[in-house]
Order: sequence, then C-alpha cells, then structure tokens
Amino acid sequence: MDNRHIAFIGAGNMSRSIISGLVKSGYDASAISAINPSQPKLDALQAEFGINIGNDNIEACRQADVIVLAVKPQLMAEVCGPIASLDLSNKLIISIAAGVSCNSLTEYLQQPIALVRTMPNTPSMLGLGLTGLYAPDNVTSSDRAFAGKLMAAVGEIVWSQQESGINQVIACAGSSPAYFFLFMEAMEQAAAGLGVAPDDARLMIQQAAVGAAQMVKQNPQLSLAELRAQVTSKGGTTAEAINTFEQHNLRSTVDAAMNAAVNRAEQMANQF
Ligand SMILES: NC(=O)C1=CN([C@@H]2O[C@H](COP(=O)(O)OP(=O)(O)OC[C@H]3O[C@@H](n4cnc5c(N)ncnc54)[C@H](O)[C@@H]3O)[C@@H](O)[C@H]2O)C=CC1
Ligand SMILES: O=C(O)[C@@H]1CCC=N1
Repeated sequence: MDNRHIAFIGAGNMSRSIISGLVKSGYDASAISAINPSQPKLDALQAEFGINIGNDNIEACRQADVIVLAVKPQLMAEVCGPIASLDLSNKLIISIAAGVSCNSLTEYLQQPIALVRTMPNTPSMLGLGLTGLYAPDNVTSSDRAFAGKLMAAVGEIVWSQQESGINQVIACAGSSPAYFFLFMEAMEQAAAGLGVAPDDARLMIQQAAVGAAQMVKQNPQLSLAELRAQVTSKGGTTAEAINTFEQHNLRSTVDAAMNAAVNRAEQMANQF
C-alpha cells in the first residue's frame, strides 16, 4: 500500500484501534497523524505507536492526503465546518461515523469530495477487525483500493454496493463486539452466583469464547448449528442450557436488538 499521509480527526477508541492495527501491520508511523482537542490520548498514542500528534484539525487536514473523520456523529457538522475552507479536491476523505450519510458529509464539507464511508469495529486494534465500506460512484478505483487496503490492514473488509449496507454492517459487526461482551458479562454474573471465583470465571468464559470463535473460523464447512450440535449431547447438560435460551426467546431478542441498531442508524442519518 502506498504510504499516503493519513490524519485521524478525533483520537478516541476507534482511531486508536485502527492506528494500532495499522502500525502493527507495518504502515509507516511517520505518515500517520492523530488530532484531538485534549492531550492525554494523543500523548499515549505517540508514546505507544510513534505517530505524529496535534491539536489543529485544519493544519493536519491541509497536510494530509487522507482525512479520516473519527469524531462522534453529533460533532461531525461542527468539525467539518472549518475543514470546508480547504481545497479537498486531491484528498481522500474516509468517514468512520455511524449514522452520518454521504450527502450530509458532502454538505458539511461544501464541495465535491472523494468520500468513502466505512464501518469498522474495535477488534481492529488486534488486526481482527471487520470493516464495511461504501463509496459513491465518483470515487476513483485507486481511492477505493487505498481505502480497502487501509482497512484490510486491520482485519477483514466487506464492500457494500449501497449506502444502506453500512447500517447492516453496524448491526452485524460495528456494534456486535458489545453484544458478545454483554453475553460474557451475563455469564460472569451467573458464574459468581454459582460460587466460581472471579478470576476462574473470567478465564473459563474467555477461553470458551476464543475457542468457539476459532472453531467457527477454522470450520467454514460446518454451519453454526452443526458446531452447536457437536457440543450438545442428547439428554445432557448443554441441551438443558440451550433449551432454556430458546424458551426465553434468545433468537427474537437478538433479532430485536439488531433491528434496533439499524433503526437507530437510520434515525441518526436524519438527525446528523
Ligand atoms: N467505538 C466503536 O466501536 C465504533 C465507533 N465508530 C464511530 O467512530 C466515531 C468515533 O467513535 P469513538 O472512537 O468510539 O468515540 P470517542 O469519543 O472515543 O472518540 C472521539 C474523539 O473525538 C475527539 N474530538 C471531539 N471534538 C473534536 C474536534 N473538534 N476535533 C477533533 N477531535 C475531536 C474526542 O476528544 C475523542 O477523543 C463515531 O462516529 C462512531 O460512530 C464506528 C465503528 C465502531
Ligand atoms: O455505538 C455506536 O454508535 C458506534 C457505531 C458502532 C459501534 N459503536
């Protein structure tokens, strides 16, 4: 990948995840800048990854070839306002924000832009991310290729043909690490109720989760239902646990939760 200079506008959780993955994958740290109003996160990023840091969005954007917009959706209009004064015609803009449409971003930046909307997730920090990407028709194949390679440096990528695909990625991958954390939290609480020592509970739950995820990854020929069946002895303990989940409507709860994520993304797109 050509080491274009990338400015991350907003140095929060998600920028940290992507920067960490990028540097670990060999991207030149001197070609990465992170910009944030407050200093502590910047200092930590510089100490850990050797990247450039700063507080001046405009100057960073002026110098960058690629601008990654990584602030909260509700701040996007305010952050883009001053950046709109720059000539962005030779720059690639990548947004990672949920619920801010290409139309809104183009309006905020007040000029035709080469824009790729992406939806990464926090496991990017380990190189285990999943990023959905969408680019309107005006984006060149070289900019598409760069955005794809950039996000592929921190995990798997999936291109959407339509912008609405980004909201599906939010439900399935952007937000979903939190679903798994919630499930593990619930298991941790139940384990405490069973009298398991906290450290033992964490170790057991963590290993089961990592092991289960690896089994999914390494057995693409097996459906998830088949993998589940391999654990579930007839008349045994797992069957009782699984029946309890089914009786308590786990599937419809998951369905409602993923639809709620998409609905919220659609609401945000009307708001921001
Ligand atoms: N956290 C996640 O798992 C994911 C987040 N996203 C998206 O990433 C974006 C950022 O989310 P997080 O990193 O979680 O939020 P965060 O709150 O951790 O980071 C945002 C950063 O922007 C900084 N900031 C605020 N005002 C600024 C300004 N005027 N100029 C420059 N920086 C400014 C904040 O100080 C903060 O460090 C959001 O739009 C979110 O929708 C997308 C995928 C996953
Ligand atoms: O919760 C959010 O809105 C962001 C988008 C996906 C993950 N975090």
